[in-house]
Amino acid sequence: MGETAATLNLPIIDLSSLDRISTSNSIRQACVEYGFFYLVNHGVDQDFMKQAFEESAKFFSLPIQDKTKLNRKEYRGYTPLYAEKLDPTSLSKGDPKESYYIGSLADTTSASLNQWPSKDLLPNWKPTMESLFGKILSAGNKLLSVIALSLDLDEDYFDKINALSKPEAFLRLLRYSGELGYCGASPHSDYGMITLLMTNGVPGLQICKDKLKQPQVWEDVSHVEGAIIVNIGDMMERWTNCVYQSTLHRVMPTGKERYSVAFFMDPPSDCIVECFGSCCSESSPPRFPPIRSGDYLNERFKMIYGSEKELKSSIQSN
Ligand SMILES: O=C(O)CCC(=O)C(=O)O
Ligand SMILES: [Fe+2]
Repeated sequence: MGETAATLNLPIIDLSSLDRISTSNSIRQACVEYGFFYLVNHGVDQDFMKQAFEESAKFFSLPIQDKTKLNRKEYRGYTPLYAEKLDPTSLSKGDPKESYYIGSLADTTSASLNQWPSKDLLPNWKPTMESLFGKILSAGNKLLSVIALSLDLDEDYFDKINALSKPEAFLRLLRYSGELGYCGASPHSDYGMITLLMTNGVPGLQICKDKLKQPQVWEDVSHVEGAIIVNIGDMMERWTNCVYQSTLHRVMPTGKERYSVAFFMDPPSDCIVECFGSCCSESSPPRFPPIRSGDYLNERFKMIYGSEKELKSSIQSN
């Protein structure tokens, strides 16, 4: 646990660059080599990010009974300390973090499933989080068009499959207790298409570039003020026939409380994830059969959370 890790210099991608070909080449290189990169000039300004972290801290500082009233249902709401274990093989009692999920606002059915703290307790919370959702989504949408280019697809590819107008996006607020001895988030790769991550600057995030190499080598992802950290998820790895890698990562404790916001972007659940034509050939045939995006994600979620019934009993026993 206490071993020192080297710090990585991940590529920095400028989303405002007008040279989209060179940007898409850099993205390709970053996704092949690391599965992770920094995104700058993404349109989420730093003052607003700070405000969102302040609102997030206000929620997590509420008395536990106010928070558990909003316990996660339909993948939305509050998950208490230790209730989640990202690495099901770990012997720990669960990851020392709390989180709060907000689901897509893109359609009324999905938006109506969201839970919100009462206005009396936190008057600015809902508007701040809705605005944060919209801003990160629009950065993610712009990024996906350059990712499409980087894969030799039409730049509106993800738009055409409705990934942009009807994304299965989730915003997840996180607070790590920082307690020493346990991983804040145990080693995992994200399940979906892409993840956009912001942190409050407290270190802890590490990646393992080669998941098959033993012993594993972990490297620190340092904080770059104002940048969003982007990583490739397993579904994108599958879509690209492993040309892009979904990289193993974890959050190590530093003894300090740490906040982050993760934004998971997935295609609509009825989208068929089938190897991109540009990622296979006769000598490199598709490694995975086609699968519905929703089926794939449900399976992955079940492995982490079990059923809602199991979640309830784990909350009661904490
Ligand atoms: O908080 C972080 O820095 C990483 C969070 C993460 O990896 C996740 O929620 O999937
Ligand atoms: Fe993750």
